[in-house]
Amino acid sequence: MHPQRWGDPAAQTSLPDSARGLIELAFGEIVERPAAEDVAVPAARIPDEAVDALRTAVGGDNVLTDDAARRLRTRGKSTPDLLKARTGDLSDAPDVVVRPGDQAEVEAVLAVATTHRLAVVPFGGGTSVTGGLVAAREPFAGVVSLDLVRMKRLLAVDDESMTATLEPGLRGPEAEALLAEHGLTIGHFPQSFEFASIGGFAATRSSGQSSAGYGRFDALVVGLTVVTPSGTISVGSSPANAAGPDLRQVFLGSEGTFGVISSVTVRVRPVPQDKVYVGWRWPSFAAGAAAMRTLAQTGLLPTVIRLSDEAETAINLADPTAIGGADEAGCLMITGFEGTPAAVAAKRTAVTALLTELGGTDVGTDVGAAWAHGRFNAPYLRDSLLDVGVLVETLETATFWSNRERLYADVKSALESSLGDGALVLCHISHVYETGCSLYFTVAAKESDDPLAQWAAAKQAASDAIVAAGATITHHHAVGTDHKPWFAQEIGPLGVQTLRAIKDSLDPAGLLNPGVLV
Ligand SMILES: Cc1cc2nc3c(=O)[nH]c(=O)nc-3n(C[C@H](O)[C@H](O)[C@H](O)COP(=O)(O)OP(=O)(O)OC[C@H]3O[C@@H](n4cnc5c(N)ncnc54)[C@H](O)[C@@H]3O)c2cc1C
Repeated sequence: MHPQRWGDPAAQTSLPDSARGLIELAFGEIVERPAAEDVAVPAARIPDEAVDALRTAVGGDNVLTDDAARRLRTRGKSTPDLLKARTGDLSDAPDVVVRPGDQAEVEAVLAVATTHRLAVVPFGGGTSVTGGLVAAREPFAGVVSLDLVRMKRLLAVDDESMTATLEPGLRGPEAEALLAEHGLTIGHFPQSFEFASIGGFAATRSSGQSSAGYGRFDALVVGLTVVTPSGTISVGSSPANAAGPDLRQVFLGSEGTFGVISSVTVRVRPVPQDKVYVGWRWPSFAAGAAAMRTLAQTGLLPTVIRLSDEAETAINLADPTAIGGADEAGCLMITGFEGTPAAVAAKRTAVTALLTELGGTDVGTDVGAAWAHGRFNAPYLRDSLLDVGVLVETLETATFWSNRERLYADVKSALESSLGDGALVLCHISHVYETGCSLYFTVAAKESDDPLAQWAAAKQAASDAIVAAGATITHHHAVGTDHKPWFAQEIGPLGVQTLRAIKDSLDPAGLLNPGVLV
């Protein structure tokens, strides 16, 4: 991963000339904002004897203290993270990077952390967008980035029960490649799929682009092993049970604050033989959303379903009229069908009949294939836009269907008011349930002299609007440090007290991800 940008350094692109013209049209004269080349990593502050003990725990080669290693594990990949990295602010750098090779070594590292009072930040793919990798430094003797990158084994496959047990450091493509050798897939494809890890998916309760067909990641997890400072715990020994509260749910979404997830058992499916993606045009966002609700409530959800509002449709399609008449391009919906040829054909036929009856227009598989082809590319564009002084960031929420219109209007208006004239606020429905859906907003605005403060104000306004509308502060990006104040409002003082009590039991010295979640 590039230390100041998204993704593979070899895949970086500069902004095409055609896009520069559009940007000048939308935001005025282009101001180049190159990232700082020379970046100083603050001196490490950790006692030598603690580093020596970490070397004993995992081997000297797996304790990294060099600037490059520490820089690569500084924060995640939100726009504020990137803005800070671009200006050379590495004040949140960990003091040391430790790479355990198995569960026993994770246990040994936590024992050293307890003895030497070190804060420990579990590090998966480093793609957090909510400040989940920024630990409070005080009152600890040092900050350890616990990079799970060496824990990459497929531990077990049960092809009768259709489950697989994986180590946490496997990146999305690595896990899929190992499972594909058995003809299996998890079916979890978030936009960060190429870099995010199995442990990270579980720790953040991630949701992928095929969630309508395969389910959210937390819904796929049947078991977990978690190493905590108080001991190691395994949960999930049956497909379902009534044995008290479900402890899996305590660890899913715990964002490294209760323990380090050292293995994850997930439900798996056969690799789909057929994949078809189809575009649909709707006269309005409301009409498309109503159709999604009908599909969900009649049990006819495709594997992928997403709907852009009018503004996002116009921006994302080079020629919006390609999906409609010249006067009104409307809103683009993508539907995707994956499975056996027979299952794909049957579902597609039923969905086509229902969407046609509801007023949608099938605009064909080319639009759907174009979406599928570019589904992981947008984050690279964000860096190219930051290079020319355009602030781009996303946020997401979810609510019940009956509250969708209000939430959409309130968050859009909060963002527009905060960012001012000329800002673009785009939205799509990214995940759909029988009872409601998630809304995913993207903003683009000309950067002010202080883009960090500019975004902080917009994010505050949007988050306040989300809470005021009774929606959740996060549908899938998690809480981290960024969402903490609104999360506390969402679950109330007793909710916070309950989570604190669990943390005090599992991590009495508060070493794990201090400052994150609660
Ligand atoms: C461009 C982009 C697109 C994204 N798209 C999506 C999307 O479509 N859907 C979605 O859900 N999210 C998305 N995200 C957010 C992010 O990718 C997810 O939160 C992802 O699950 C994080 O995984 P990771 O391995 O990178 O975790 P990290 O960023 O390394 O860590 C995230 C949090 O989990 C903790 N953690 C990591 N591994 C473990 C472990 N083994 N045990 C305990 N705690 C652990 C960390 O300490 C941290 O608090 C996106 C992010 C970016 C930058």
